[in-house]
Amino acid sequence: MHAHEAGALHAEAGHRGPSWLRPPDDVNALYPGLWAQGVSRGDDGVLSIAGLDVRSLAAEFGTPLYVVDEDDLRARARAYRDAFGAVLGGADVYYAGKAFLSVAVARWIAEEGLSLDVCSGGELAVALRAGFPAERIGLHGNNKSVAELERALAAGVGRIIVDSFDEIGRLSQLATERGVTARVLVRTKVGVEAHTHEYIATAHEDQKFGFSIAGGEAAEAVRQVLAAPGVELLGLHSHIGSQIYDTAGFEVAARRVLRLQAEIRDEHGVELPELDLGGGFGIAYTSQDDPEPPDVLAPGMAEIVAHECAGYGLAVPRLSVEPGRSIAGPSTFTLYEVGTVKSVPLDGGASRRYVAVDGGMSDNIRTALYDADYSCTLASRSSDAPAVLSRVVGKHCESGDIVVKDEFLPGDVAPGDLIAVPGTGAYCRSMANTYNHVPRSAVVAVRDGEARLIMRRETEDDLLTLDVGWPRG
Ligand SMILES: Cc1ncc(COP(=O)(O)O)c(C=O)c1O
Ligand SMILES: N[C@@H](CCCC[NH3+])C(=O)O
Repeated sequence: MHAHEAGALHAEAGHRGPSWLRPPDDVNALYPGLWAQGVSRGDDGVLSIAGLDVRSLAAEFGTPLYVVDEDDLRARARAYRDAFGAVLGGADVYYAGKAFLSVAVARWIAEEGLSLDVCSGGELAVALRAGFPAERIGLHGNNKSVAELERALAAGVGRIIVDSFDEIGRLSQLATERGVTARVLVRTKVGVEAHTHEYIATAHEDQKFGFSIAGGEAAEAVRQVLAAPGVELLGLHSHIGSQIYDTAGFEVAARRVLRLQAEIRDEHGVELPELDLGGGFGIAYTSQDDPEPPDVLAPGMAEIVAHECAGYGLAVPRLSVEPGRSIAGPSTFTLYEVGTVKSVPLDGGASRRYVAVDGGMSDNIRTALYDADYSCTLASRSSDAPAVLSRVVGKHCESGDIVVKDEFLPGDVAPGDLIAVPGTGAYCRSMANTYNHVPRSAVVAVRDGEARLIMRRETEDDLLTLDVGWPRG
């Protein structure tokens, strides 16, 4: 595990890494905040999940393999539902399916009593295939197609979060043609610089999502929705970004959105009944991360909302939030097999150990895309060998194909060993790709000593089916 200590000097001669990275006391120990509840290392040194040995999982399902602890994911979903359900007379939790959605996951989320946020026709199709109650689905997207809007209206989704003037007109027309009323939220842009990677921040002015509050577009969108036939305005929406630890951003967002809510009341004489403050709650990827649990987040957000509403003399709207990563992320680890190990000489006599595994940026693009940090452990055995600073890389034809930038692994890690990377339940399978024609990995759900395949491994035949060849003559 990582043992990052601010200010501590890198202790091992001959290896290079950030100065705060020092060898752990026990390279086999599992840092508890990073792993799903059912994961442990047995007396034989082997990692197991809900009673199943990772070697048997690898033998049965192959690697790379996403291994979901079903009880863990369900427990996180329930924790959000209960914590938010207990504030402001009952706030709603929409699981953000973009983090990871499959028919099985949609069923778990429905069974645990949450609602669902989808952001494309494809995600909506998975939800409907799972039999997810349409009235508990919210549809997002900055460029929803006519087909997507039609499908949402036909299914009777509970809310559509409108994101552009074009969409307001389009939706109004489609709903009117069908003789239905679309219930909408207006996605606002609150002008917050959230403390996260630029590519996953969504509330600063210069990005594509939402209507600016400061620029007056949000107020204009509300005017248009209130005036348009076939649409009913439920409330305002704000999502400031993803992987955020600092609750200050949510506070600023709530203040700005509720100020707009008060202005809407003053201008139109309506008090909007709902308010969605989005998702974005951060999770731990390394031992340095210290996220807030939902039973701290929920009362904190409720207090801000109640305080602002009191200040404006507004009735408290029904609050909703949209966590994705913080429900799915920690429930899953990815299991890889080591294929090659290389020691690469660096300047000044130092070296870096490259441990190459059988996946990479096709199953987890977050390191390459956001410079994300991950950690990992040797999973198929424990080891007494001294810890060596290592870089876990994939098999793709790209030098940025890094899975874990810096981690201490036992010095005897060798081909055939299994490595597990925790925190890969969100934005890994859902962002998987087939670069280099590497088929996408399977997802297996483990519960009570039983493993069930919930998404099968893609095959080369699957990939070749899409290739229609070169028709002659
Ligand atoms: C509108 C919206 N809601 C919810 C989420 C989920 O975010 P997270 O997975 O960080 O909780 C996202 C993704 O960033 C989003 O764009
Ligand atoms: N895909 C991003 C977060 C989601 C952004 C969606 N608005 C990540 O992996 O962190």
